[in-house]
Amino acid sequence: MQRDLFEEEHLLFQETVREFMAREVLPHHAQWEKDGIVPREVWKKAGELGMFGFSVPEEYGGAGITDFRYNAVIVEEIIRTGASGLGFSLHNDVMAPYLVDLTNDEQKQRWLPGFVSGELITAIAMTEPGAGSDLQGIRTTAVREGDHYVVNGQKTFITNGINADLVVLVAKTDPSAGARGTTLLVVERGMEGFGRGRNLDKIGMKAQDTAELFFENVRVPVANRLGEEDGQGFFQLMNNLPQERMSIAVAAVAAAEAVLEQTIEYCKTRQAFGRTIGSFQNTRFVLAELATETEIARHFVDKCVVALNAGQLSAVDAAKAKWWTTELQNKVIDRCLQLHGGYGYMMEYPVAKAWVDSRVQTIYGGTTEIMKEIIGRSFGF
Ligand SMILES: Cc1cc2nc3c(=O)[nH]c(=O)nc-3n(C[C@H](O)[C@H](O)[C@H](O)COP(=O)(O)OP(=O)(O)OC[C@H]3O[C@@H](n4cnc5c(N)ncnc54)[C@H](O)[C@@H]3O)c2cc1C
Repeated sequence: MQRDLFEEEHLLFQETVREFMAREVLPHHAQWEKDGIVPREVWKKAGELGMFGFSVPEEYGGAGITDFRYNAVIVEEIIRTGASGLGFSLHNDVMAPYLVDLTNDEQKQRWLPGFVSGELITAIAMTEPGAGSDLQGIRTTAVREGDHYVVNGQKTFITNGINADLVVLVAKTDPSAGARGTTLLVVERGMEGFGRGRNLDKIGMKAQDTAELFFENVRVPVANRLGEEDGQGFFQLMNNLPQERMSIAVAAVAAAEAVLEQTIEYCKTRQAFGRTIGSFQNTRFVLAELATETEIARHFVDKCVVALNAGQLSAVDAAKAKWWTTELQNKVIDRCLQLHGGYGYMMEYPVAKAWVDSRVQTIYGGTTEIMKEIIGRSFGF
């Protein structure tokens, strides 16, 4: 079926991103997987092509366009090629709203030009060793001392954790006030007491730096606080989660489509019992089911992207899109791996890499179970 989400300018941009991936990323990605990290120069090259910060106002170097379809183009082109090391979607889809919507003019001046050029790489540090789904249970504290906060605590599983220059840190400024005592602070590379732990050894997304972060008496200027210390930090986080979830859902559908396409080609050529495996009814039925479900997912996700652009995407619909598409992605890729037989278990086949890379999709950005909680609560029980 015809897809009508993108207009001509998005398709032109898609070409640019495709060329960038072919030229600057794909020839090197296997090496980056061995290194466990993507070099910073790639970020700068992407920045030169205008791949970061569409919503950043023009006076700070951005395009001044609030249109998530550009973000979707980047997410889709990256995932289709299996280049799971690029933490661009975290920077563009998750971080931009914090740095554009919650900053004052002085902060915009300091951070946004580097954000757009790719010279300042960003991360968000919510999760701690003892608190992930239950974000209200975080223990990192920020105690006000004059014009600074003194930050102590530990974060884990932080995407772009090694490369990041700016980390939006979720901390408790008033531990007795529950969700209302949460504040967002920007911690910068080089601040005394800010340390990085291990670049974590994951089962997939090997080229992406996912790290532990440590904060020991880090003195963060009050000038680095996002918004006021008015207990809104937790709600600012919640406001931005639907866009993060759409980014994950967009990736999920694109990954399922790409692997399906590859698998259909594989089934046309692989022979067993003197026939192509695509000639078995089981193969055709499995592929028919997966293609149907993926197309249904595509329609729902595109509809949610339109709603997001119009400022009308509810947290509940974002949660529906996130859990359903990511569970589907895992199912599609798992079934496609099966159709590859033993070759599907070999890392040289894209389906094998897609299988390990996709597993986390139902976990980060809020687990499937938490998404169902959000949806379930909307019934008013
Ligand atoms: C590769 C990767 C990248 C990540 N990037 C980031 C990042 O950039 N920044 C960041 O802050 N975090 C990041 N995370 C952390 C991620 O968001 C958390 O792992 C996730 O939210 C789950 O939290 P948890 O790991 O503490 O699991 P837990 O919260 O301990 O959950 C364990 C299990 O219990 C279930 N569970 C928990 N509560 C309930 C409930 N109320 N009802 C039913 N079931 C429940 C969960 O669904 C899950 O199945 C990343 C994680 C990974 C793996």
